[in-house]
Order: sequence, then structure tokens, then C-alpha cells
Amino acid sequence: MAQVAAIIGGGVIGGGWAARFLLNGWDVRVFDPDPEAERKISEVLDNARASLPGLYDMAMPDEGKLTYHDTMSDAVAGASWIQESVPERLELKRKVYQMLQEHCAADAIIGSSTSGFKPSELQGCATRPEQIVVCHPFNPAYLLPLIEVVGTDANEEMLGGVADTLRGIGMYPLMVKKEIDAHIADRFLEAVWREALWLIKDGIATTEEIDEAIRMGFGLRWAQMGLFETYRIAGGEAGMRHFIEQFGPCLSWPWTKLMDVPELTDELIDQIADQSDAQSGQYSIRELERHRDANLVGMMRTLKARDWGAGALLNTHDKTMNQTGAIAERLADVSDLTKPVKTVERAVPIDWTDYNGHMNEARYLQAFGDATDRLMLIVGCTPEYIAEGGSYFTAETHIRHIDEVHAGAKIRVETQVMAGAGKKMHLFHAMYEGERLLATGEHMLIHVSLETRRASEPAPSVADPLARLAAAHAKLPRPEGAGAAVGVR
Ligand SMILES: NC(=O)C1=CN([C@@H]2O[C@H](COP(=O)(O)OP(=O)(O)OC[C@H]3O[C@@H](n4cnc5c(N)ncnc54)[C@H](O)[C@@H]3O)[C@@H](O)[C@H]2O)C=CC1
Ligand SMILES: C[N+](C)(C)CC(=O)CC(=O)[O-]
Repeated sequence: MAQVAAIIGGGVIGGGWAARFLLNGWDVRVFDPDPEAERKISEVLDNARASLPGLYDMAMPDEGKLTYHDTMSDAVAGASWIQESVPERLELKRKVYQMLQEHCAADAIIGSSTSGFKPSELQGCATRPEQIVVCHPFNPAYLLPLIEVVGTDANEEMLGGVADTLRGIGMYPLMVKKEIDAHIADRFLEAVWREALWLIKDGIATTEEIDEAIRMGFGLRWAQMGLFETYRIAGGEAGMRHFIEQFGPCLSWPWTKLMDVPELTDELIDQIADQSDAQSGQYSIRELERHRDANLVGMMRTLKARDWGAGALLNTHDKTMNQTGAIAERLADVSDLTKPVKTVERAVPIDWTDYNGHMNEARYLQAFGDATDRLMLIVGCTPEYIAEGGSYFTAETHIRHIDEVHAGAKIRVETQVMAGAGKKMHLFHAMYEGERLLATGEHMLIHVSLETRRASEPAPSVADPLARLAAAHAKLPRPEGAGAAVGVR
């Protein structure tokens, strides 16, 4: 049975949480008095469905059930996780905890999205303080993995479980050891924001110039190395010590105004809002969100290919999602040799789509390439085998595009071995969304020696399983379209 999360407050962040839980297979129960909450959440969900599943190379679990509730007591019924995302006002948050603790399970976790309050402040008037823990996400909560977890002594026993649950929905729990206003990350964000407000007020830069200064330069660096690793490199061969020697003195010149906050007068607010409209007013907020999401997915998938930073986290999550053996790794794991083998089951990443609004032709080859890689693994052409000098090269490919598919759609590839003897491996891949055939890919591969770069016989550890699979698949009907040439039906 699906686990249940209650979302209390379904605005910008609550909507993101709802999407994160739902797409990870949880049932989600929402309470928000705003009559527009359902519409807003459904728009956030559309964006999330098109972006989040494509971060993974495995299919995510089936989506949970989403329901809206008129009362908080109804929403928290049966929930093992309650995420509070009401506006950032301490009195309101405390009132909400008092009310929901009258109705929720005593062992449910109550996570607060608060950007700045300390957990001890939130727990202040609670009936069961030990249930309440800061779980501070970053917008969009359905894509960004960071979650700052801050507890007090009262929470000690439950923090391990909190972290496990968050990892289970693809997040990166950063366990903040000491409570402090605004935790860790928002302290930086506020310092940068404060400086930016001064630059505008003093007429030095516009909102657009400030954003260019970030996104054309250090913003790109920070997504992959953060502050200290970046500065270590900036110190040259002598590293961090030299960096501090050279740039430490600047800290006291001072380059920044640090704690001073410019007064947010109507005039300054108008100036900032007008500049922001001039910069980005041609897009709706939802359009901007879609650009943001597509960029984030592309960046995170690049990091994934390099197994670095947020990308390494995604790779780990892929492995946990395949723990159920959804995609076999060895022939022994293939449940039924008399059927084509499922070699890919994943969603279409948003950055696989193109100007026609559907999956780009190059990505069909990528998906079929992944299917071939998986089939190679299944028959024993493992990384170890390849390291010893044997592998397959693709000699010929024929792809038929039969129907279109869009970002976020769950696709699977089923592979039939048409022949697998001697140096040749002849594969026929069929790509589906549900029962709908999207494309086929027919590929001839030749076994090679990676030393001579020439065709060679596979070792028995590959030849035998491949022959076994080919013999089983020889009993299957010849797939429609096999052996076709371009234009020939
Ligand atoms: N917006 C952001 O970038 C981030 C916000 N947060 C935190 O998340 C929390 C929520 O912020 P946002 O989503 O930005 O605010 P928001 O204003 O977009 O959403 C707040 C929602 O709470 C609802 N609400 C108000 N009173 C309620 C009640 N008694 N019970 C249930 N729902 C109620 C409102 O109708 C609204 O939909 C805050 O604590 C904030 O610090 C955390 C990370 C980022
Ligand atoms: C502006 N903010 C303080 C609400 C920002 C956050 O809390 C985190 C984020 O998403 O930037």
C-alpha cells in the first residue's frame, strides 16, 4: 500500500512537495484554504511530470493518488509524513502544529519548510515537540535535491528515519548540526540578495545585469563545485592557503556592505519590479518555470553522466529504483526467455525533446543504444569483460519512427535477439509507451577485440548466454518491420 503524505499549505513550496511525493509513488492529501490551490498545484504538477521523471534512467514508481481536503484533520488522516508549508509567520506555524497534532498520528513526522525559523522556535508550544523537524527545501522542490534537516535534542531518535525517507524520494538531506536562523544555504542567498539590492539602489547595476553577472559566470561554477572547491582551484597550485593569502585581506576593505539592509521603500520596490518586468515580463511565471526546469534537468543529466555532485546522487537513486529487478542485469534474472527482454524502462527527459515538441530523432538512437548496452550486460559483456579487451561495435542501424512521444512519458524498450552466433549479434528493439508502439530499431553488432580493433570471436562467457537467448527468441514470430530498408514496407 502506498505511503501517505499530507501537504499543509499548497503554495509555491507545498505544490512542489506534493509533486515530489506523488511522482515518487506516495498518496498525497492536501489542505490549503486558498480556493485556487487545486488549480495552482495541478499546473505545478504538469511541469513536474514533464521534468522530474526524465532525471532518472529508470522508470519512477507509479504516481500516487492526489486528494484535496476541506479540513486539516481530514488531510492528516493516515499520513506518515506531514509537510507544513504555510506562510513564514511563527505564530501561524505554531497554530497549525497545535491543530494538526490533535488529529495526526503520534508517530508521524511533521516537516516544516521554514526558510528561517529554528526548530526550537517551531516546537515551542507543541504538544509533541519531538514530531516537528525543519525540512527546508529549495524551489523547485520536485527537482532540486537539497533539503536542510534541522532538529533539536527532542528529535534525536527520529532524524535517521527522516533522512531515509527523504533519500527515498530522491532528496539529499543535509543534516545541519546546530540550529541557527536561516540554516545554512539561505544565509548565503540573503547575503547575495542584500548586496544585489544595494547595487540597484545605488544605481550601479540593473536586475538584468546582476543576473548576467551570476548566470554567465560564478553561477555555472557553483552548480558543480560549490564555493570552497572552486576557490581551492582559484588558489593555483598552492590551493586554498594561497587563495586566502591573496584574497583574505579584501574582506576587510570592504568590498561588500554585509549586514546593512537597504530600506525597501516604495520607490526602491517599484524600481526593482519595473526592471524585473523589463527583463523577463515577456514570459509568464509558468513559462519561466518550464525554462528553469528544462535547464536544470539538462544540467543535472550532464552531472549525472560525469557521476559528479547532484548527478552522482541521481545515479545512486537509479540503483535503488532498480532494486526490484525491473531491468535484468544477467540472463539468470530474465524472468521469461520466451519473450523479448525488457532492456529500458524510463521517462523521456525534457531535454530529449525538440522544437517540434516531441522526442528528438537522435534520442531514439540513444534509447536503443542504452537497450543494446543492457542486452550486452545481460549476456555477460560486462565492464570487467570489456576491460579484458572484448566488446561489441555497432555495424548497422535501422530506426523506424512510428508514433510521437513527449517529455515525461514512460517508455520501455523490448529487445528480441534475431541472431547471436559467432562474431555477430543481431538485435531488434521495439519502443513502447504502454501498448502503443513508438519506434523500432534494428541493429547489427560485431564482436571485436579492443586491442586489434578487429572482429573477433566472443569468449564462451558471452557466446554461450547469447546463443541461449537467441535460441529461445528464434521461436518468437519475426517482428513486423524486421529486415526492412528505408521506404520499403
Ligand atoms: N518560496 C520559496 O522560494 C521557498 C519558501 N519556503 C518556505 O515555505 C513556506 C511557504 O512558502 P511559499 O510556498 O513560498 O508561500 P506561498 O504563499 O506560495 O504559499 C503558502 C500557502 O499556504 C496557504 N495557507 C495559509 N494559511 C494556511 C493554513 N492555516 N493552513 C494551510 N494552508 C495555509 C496559503 O493559502 C498558500 O497557498 C514558508 O515557510 C517559506 O519560508 C522554503 C523554501 C523556498
Ligand atoms: C527566498 N527564500 C528564503 C524563501 C528562499 C529559500 O528558502 C530557498 C530557495 O528556494 O531559494
